[in-house]
Amino acid sequence: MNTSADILVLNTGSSSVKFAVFDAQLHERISGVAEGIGARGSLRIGAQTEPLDLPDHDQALAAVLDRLTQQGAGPNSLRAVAHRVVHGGQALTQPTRITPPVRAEIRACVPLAPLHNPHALLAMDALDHLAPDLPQYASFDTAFHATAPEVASRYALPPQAEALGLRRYGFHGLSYAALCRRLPEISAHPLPQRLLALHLGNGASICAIKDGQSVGTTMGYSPLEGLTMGTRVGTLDPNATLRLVEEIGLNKTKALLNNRSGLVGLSGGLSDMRALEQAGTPEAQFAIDHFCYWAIRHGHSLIGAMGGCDAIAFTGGIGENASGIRARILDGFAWLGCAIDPDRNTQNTPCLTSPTATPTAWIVPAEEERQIAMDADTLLRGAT
Ligand SMILES: Nc1ncnc2c1ncn2[C@@H]1O[C@H](COP(=O)(O)OP(=O)(O)O)[C@@H](O)[C@H]1O
Ligand SMILES: CC(=O)OP(=O)(O)O
Ligand SMILES: [Mg+2]
Repeated sequence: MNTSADILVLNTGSSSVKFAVFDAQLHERISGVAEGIGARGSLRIGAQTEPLDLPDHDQALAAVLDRLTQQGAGPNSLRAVAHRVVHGGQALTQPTRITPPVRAEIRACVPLAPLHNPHALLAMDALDHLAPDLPQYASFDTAFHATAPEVASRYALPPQAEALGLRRYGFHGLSYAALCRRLPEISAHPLPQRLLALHLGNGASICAIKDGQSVGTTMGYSPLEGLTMGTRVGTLDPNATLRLVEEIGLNKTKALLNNRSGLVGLSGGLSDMRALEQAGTPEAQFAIDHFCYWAIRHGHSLIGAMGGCDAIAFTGGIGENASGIRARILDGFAWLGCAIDPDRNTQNTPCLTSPTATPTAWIVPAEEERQIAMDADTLLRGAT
């Protein structure tokens, strides 16, 4: 009989599989990431990184499970596996055990999150095959935004389009939920009433969080809308999309907007912020300018939705590490009184301003995996 208390969390992204194993007390035992899927990638587990050919998600997941098995955390020695699912649609707004109807709903949302949901389903199938009795759970990126007001969630479309599910769902909700949990611990103060949270990674979004709840966010029907991203276009006039479909067809338009736009499109091939900062070409500089400019513009729109701003928080790979990008974005909010402390910023200290400034600014490490483990643990406790 399997008596393990470990929960494996899989955060299957567009080009990476992040993973972590938590014990019964939810201490993180193992963590790592397989990244660069689709090319010559790498697999990091703990402090060790190995270069590895990762042609697709199937092989990336197989490599992850193989290394976990070597460390005594393979599929047959777990209490449960819990997945990040980016799109849960209107039906899936709470963490849940994965049953056949839940899986069907996640599958129905594939067209809405084509870079994410298919890979999460693939991981569920693989785990089912390897360990059929292992309970599987899902937490949804869309769930945090389910409380946003109707005026923020609806597009100005007639009812028949709304009936197709064309709504603003919003994403990165697991990251925002974790941020709401962590910021009071980091700042030693209650969660600010009006918080502008910026999740800046390969995918990027901003969320207006009022009294701990999402009241608006930049991503919409799919994770394509809003900010300029690593490979995604962000907000685009729908007539421009229609023109592209006429010119190059549906499939090429999808690939163009999801995989070949944003930073990679503007810079002539670089989606990674570190690489862009090092490139020093005018195209790379323009891509960075575009990223910061639109973060500032969208951020102000969300401050409008909250009626002001008490604090700004950065999370995600860029938000946590790229001090130059943070400085440029915060400069756009200087007129509000947000005075960045340059030394604190370059040292990546949690508080980026004086702690008594208004608004304050913070770095909060993204804890999507822990959030997912906590959700699964709560469901497991309820089940026993
Ligand atoms: N030290 C750094 N300076 C600048 N950018 C960084 C740094 N570390 C990570 N990044 C950037 O963070 C982004 C990846 O963020 P991450 O949150 O891991 O993405 P995702 O989860 O969407 O794959 C990349 O653009 C990467 O270059
Ligand atoms: C929803 C989304 O864009 O996720 P990621 O940033 O992991 O690509
Ligand atoms: Mg991410």
